[in-house]
Amino acid sequence: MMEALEEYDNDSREYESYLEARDSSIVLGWNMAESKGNSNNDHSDRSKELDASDDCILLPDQVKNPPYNKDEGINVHLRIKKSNVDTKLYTIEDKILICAVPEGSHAARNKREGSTVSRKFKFTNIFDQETSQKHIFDSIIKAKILNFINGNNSTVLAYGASGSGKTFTMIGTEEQPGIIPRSLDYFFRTLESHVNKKPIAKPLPDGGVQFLTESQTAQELSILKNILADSKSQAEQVSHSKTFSHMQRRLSINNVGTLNKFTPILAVWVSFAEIYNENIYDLLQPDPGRHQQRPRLRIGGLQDETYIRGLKYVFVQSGLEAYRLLHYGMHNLSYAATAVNEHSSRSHCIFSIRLASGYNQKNCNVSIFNFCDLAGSERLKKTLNVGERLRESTKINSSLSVLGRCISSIKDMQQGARGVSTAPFRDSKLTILFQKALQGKEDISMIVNINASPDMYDDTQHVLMFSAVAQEITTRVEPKILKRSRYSAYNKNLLNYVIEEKENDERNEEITKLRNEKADLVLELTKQKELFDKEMEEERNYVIENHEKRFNILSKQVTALKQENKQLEKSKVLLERQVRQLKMELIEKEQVITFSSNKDSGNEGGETENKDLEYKIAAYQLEVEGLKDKNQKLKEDVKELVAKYLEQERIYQEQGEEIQELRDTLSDSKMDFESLSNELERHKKSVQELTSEIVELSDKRAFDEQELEDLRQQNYQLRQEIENMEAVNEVTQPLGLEDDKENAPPLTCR
Ligand SMILES: Nc1ncnc2c1ncn2[C@@H]1O[C@H](COP(=O)(O)OP(=O)(O)OP(=O)(O)O)[C@@H](O)[C@H]1O
Repeated sequence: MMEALEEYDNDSREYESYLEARDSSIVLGWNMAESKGNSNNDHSDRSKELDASDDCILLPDQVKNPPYNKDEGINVHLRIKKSNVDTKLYTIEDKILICAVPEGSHAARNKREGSTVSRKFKFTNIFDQETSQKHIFDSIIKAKILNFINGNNSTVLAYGASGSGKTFTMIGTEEQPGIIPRSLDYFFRTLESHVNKKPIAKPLPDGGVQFLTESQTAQELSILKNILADSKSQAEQVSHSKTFSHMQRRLSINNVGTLNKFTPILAVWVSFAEIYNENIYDLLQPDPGRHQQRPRLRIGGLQDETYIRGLKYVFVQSGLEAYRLLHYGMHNLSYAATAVNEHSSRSHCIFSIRLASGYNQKNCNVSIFNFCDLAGSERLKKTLNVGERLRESTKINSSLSVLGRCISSIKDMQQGARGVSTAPFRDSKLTILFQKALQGKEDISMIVNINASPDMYDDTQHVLMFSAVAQEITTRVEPKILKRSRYSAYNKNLLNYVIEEKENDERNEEITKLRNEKADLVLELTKQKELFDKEMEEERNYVIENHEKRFNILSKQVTALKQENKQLEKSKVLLERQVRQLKMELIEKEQVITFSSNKDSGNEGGETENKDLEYKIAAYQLEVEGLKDKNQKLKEDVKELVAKYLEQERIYQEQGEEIQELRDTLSDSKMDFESLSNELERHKKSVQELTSEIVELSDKRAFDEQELEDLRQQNYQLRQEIENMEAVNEVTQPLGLEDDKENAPPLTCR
């Protein structure tokens, strides 16, 4: 909380502090070859190192020296979302999160009665609910920005369940900007006015740099101009400018790095890509308009680098321009409301800053900083998603599960687990793009966001388990090579005997290797299939059960309404009958009155009688008035009843429509299930194909073995024959039949 307050109180000290803020202890040089510490290095240490080098010159091969330690794990930071729910489930002890297991959660199902269970997770850092955006930026990102300026690549991933605060951490709000706007501000303030105002040098996907001609420069500038002009509305543009300059004023109190040397080339480019349903889109590409499909981009690869083919890199010369591009791209992002977040991002989005820096074409380096806001991992049951949302969730979960499997395989390989030789990077676009970083060859950090609310407990556990594996990966460790099987060792001995067997051995070795690989594959496929089957079955049952329940409730409501309507109909008929009767009575009474008054007028003499009649008439008139009132009231009652009846009719009709809608979603879900079953069928087929391939290989091997055996036999027989001949030779030698021809006495004839 202190941190947050600090941030707002700074407004009053805006300008005067800007120059003072430059922290002289953060001195950056271009020569990072000697830099050893990790990304969280103490700044004063770095300053000492750099002071020692007299001439700080940028050399592309030197700047590519990563700033992290050899055996350091991936940095996994935990951030707990701020919330009003007071939960005692989580306790923080330094860098360890202790989770109690609540009753009713998944985890509690297996615990013994009366026992208390807790789980512990270790992180690089834990940021509690009160942690400010500033603190997150200062602790995790600041040093990375400096390393980025020094030519090193960095990737920051935000991971977590839906609604756990990933986008808040990455982008934030106008009042509480997240790490991307803060990085833009910090980065441009560090580079000061030295950043190029014209796009002289443009990064290429392979890590090289293209020097632009005058016309290309003009073209690049017009791309930026067009995008900014295309921004949604003038008012919005003004609002972004205001927000950014407001943020800049507020942040100007904070320290920035000082460069002791600026190179003439300092060109900054940004890109913004989205992976939605396993398709890649360019968020800086103007909207193609309604009913038009956005162009899908493919992944390309050059040597060790993977990149998105055709992704726009847009030249920027200020933090504000980059910030406006960020908002432009966010407009094109795929959002939707789910049961757990009403503004949930349905895709992984990657905002990247590229810096081309150096002196000339030969001496120029490109560094990239990727900010990746991953789509929320979500349990399908909780989101109650159906149709399109369900399809999205399945894709999101599947790419996150590939990420999880890659991380787990890398960890296993690094720890020398048996039978793990590869990671399934190629199974999702996300993991292909970040393969190099995930293998620990580049700096990568993860900010894991969790929601401490008890009803998110199971999702949170899922996320924590994932991060626990990621935490174990060490950077810069090469994967182990698989040991040879015993079978191939046996073959190696045979090589000494028969020369022809060499080829067979190699083939056998190849077969064994293939067989092992196939066996692994089949095992993996079977495991995946079982998992997939189980999950699908569970989801299907849940969706169907849920819909059936809802269906039954609605049907009961409809039946009750129908009955009520029948009752109302009956009452209506009854009331109408009463009204009719009353009308009849009224007519009768009126007739009596008319008759009486006629009689009165014909009998003027009888005064007493008249008086009686007058009383009677008055009484009748009163009665008639009463009846009229009653009649009026009944009419109103009937009107009310009819209105009620019509209302019930309307509700009934609405219920009917809802039931129809539910039937439609049910059939949608069935279709989804069918398509998943088809996919499963395809998997089964590929397993069958693999099995028959294995059978074929085994047959071939049996055939080869037979051939080998024949050769051995032949060899044996040949040896036997040679030995026999040698034996014959030995027997014949003393007689001087062959070798002693020269010394033998001449043959004489008798
Ligand atoms: N630390 C925080 N302090 C205040 N509000 C927060 C915090 N973290 C998240 N929120 C708020 O919670 C809501 C959900 O957060 P956010 O959209 O960032 O989640 P998300 O993880 O990106 O979700 P999804 O994966 O569904 O897109 C937002 O309204 C956000 O402003």
